[in-house]
Amino acid sequence: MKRGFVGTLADAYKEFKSQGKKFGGLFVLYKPTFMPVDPAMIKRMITIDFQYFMNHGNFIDEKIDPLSANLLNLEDEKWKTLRTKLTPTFTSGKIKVMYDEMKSCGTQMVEHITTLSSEHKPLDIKEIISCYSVDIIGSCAFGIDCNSFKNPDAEFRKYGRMVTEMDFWTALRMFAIFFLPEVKKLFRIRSFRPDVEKFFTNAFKDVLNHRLATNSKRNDFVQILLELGSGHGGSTKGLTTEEMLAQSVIFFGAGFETSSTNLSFCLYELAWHPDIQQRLREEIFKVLNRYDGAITYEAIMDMKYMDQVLDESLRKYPPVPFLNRKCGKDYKVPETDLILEKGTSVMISVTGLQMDPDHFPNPEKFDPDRFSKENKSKIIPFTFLPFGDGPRVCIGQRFAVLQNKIGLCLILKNFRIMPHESTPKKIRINPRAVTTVSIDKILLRSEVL
Ligand code: HEM
Repeated sequence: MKRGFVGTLADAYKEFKSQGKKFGGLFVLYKPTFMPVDPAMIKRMITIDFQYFMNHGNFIDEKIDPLSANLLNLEDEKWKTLRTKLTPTFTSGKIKVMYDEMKSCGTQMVEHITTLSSEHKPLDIKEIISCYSVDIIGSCAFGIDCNSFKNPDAEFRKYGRMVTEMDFWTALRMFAIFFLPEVKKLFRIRSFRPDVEKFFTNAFKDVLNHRLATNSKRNDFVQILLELGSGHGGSTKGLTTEEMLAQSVIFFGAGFETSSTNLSFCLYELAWHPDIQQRLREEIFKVLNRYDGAITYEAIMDMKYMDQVLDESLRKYPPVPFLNRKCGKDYKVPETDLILEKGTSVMISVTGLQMDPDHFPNPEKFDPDRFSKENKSKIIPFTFLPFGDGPRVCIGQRFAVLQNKIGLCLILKNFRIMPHESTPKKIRINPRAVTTVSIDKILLRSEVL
C-alpha cells in the first residue's frame, strides 16, 4: 500500500467529501469502518453521543499484556475511574511544578546546539528534539535523569528509540494496537518488545522502591501516582504498582514521540520561513523584557504568537493523524436510517480535516496567522483536532504545549535556524508509520545569536 494506512484514511476522507457526503464507509483490511467527515457529525459522535463512542477499541489484555492496561486503551467504567483519578495529575498547577525540570532539560539542549554550531555541524533536528523530549518525559514520568545529550547511549534514549523506531515489527505492532486488536490478541503480540518492557518495568520499580525506602520526593508524575495509590504492593483504593507502571509507560509512549514530532516539524518550517522565525523571536524578546529577562513559566505562557506557530505545525503535521473509536452500542446515525452496529470501528481522519482547503485554504502553506485571535474564531469547530476532543481528549495536552514552548523559546532566543543543503523542500511522510514521521532525515543549520 503505497500511501500507507494514514494516507488511505486521508484519501477516503477526500473521496467522501468530493461526493458531498457527510460520512462514508471503508474497509481497513477485513474490517468495515465508518468515517464521519462532516464536522458537526464528528462533534456529535465524540462529545454529545460520547456514551456510544467512549472507547478507542484498541487492544487490551490485562493478563497477557499488563502494560496494555493504560489510560489510552482502557474501556468503559475502568477507563472512567482511571481518567477521574489521573485528571488532577495534569492540571496547570501540577504541570507548572514540573517547569524547572523541563527548563533544565532545555538548557542541556542549548549547550548541545551551541557545540554543534561552533563546530559548523548540521542539526539532526528530530534526533535533538527527541533527546530533549526523552529527558523531560524520563524525568517527569519515571523520575530519572536521562542526560541524553551528555550520554548518547543513555538507556532511556536507547529504549525510547525502540518504542518508536519504525522498523517492520514496530510498525506492525502499532498497526495492530490501533486497527486490528483481534489479530494482536490471536497472535499474542505484546504492546512492547520484551526487552523494552523489561527495561521500563525495572526502571519504574527501582524508582518506586528508592522513593519508598528513602521517603524522598520529587516534582513528577511518579510522585503524583504514588500519592494516588497507597504505595507499594498494590491497593484497591488508589493504583496498584502494575497500574502505575502502565500509566508511566503510556505517558512515555504517548508523550515522547508526539511532542518531538510537533517541535521538530515546527523548526523545519521556521528554517524555511525566516520572516515567521524573526517575528516569533521578536515576541520572545519583547515578552522576556517584561519579565526582566527571566524565562519564567508566566513569561512562556504569555507568548501568544508562539502558540499560533506550534498550532500551525500541529495542523500541517498532526502527530496523531487519526482518531479512532469503537461503537459501544447500536447507534442510529442522525438524520439517516443507518444503524451502526455495536462493535463497528470508527475512524476520523485528522489529516483529511486539517488539510482540507474548505477548512484551511491553501493547506500546504505554513501560515500561523490562521490561529490569530481574529482568525481563530472563524475556524469551524471540530476541523482542528490534533489532541482529539470530548471526554477522551489528550490528557497530556498542557504538558506537551509547555514543553514545546520552553524548547522553542530557548532555541530561538539563542540561535538562528536555517535550512541545510540537504533539507527537503517538502516532507515525505513514512507510509509504514501510524504516526506522522518523515522518511528523510531532517538536517538544519544553526548560528549562535
Ligand atoms: C504534541 C503532543 C501530543 C499530541 C499531538 C497528542 C495527541 C493525542 C491524541 C490525538 C489523543 C487521542 C484523543 C482522542 O481520541 O480524542 C491522545 C490521547 C492521550 N494522550 Fe496525548 N498527545 C500529545 C502529548 C501527550 C503527552 C505529553 C502525554 C503524557 C504525558 C499524553 C498522554 C496521552 C494519554 C494518556 C492519552 C489517552 C487519554 C484517554 O484515552 O483518556 N499525550 N493524545
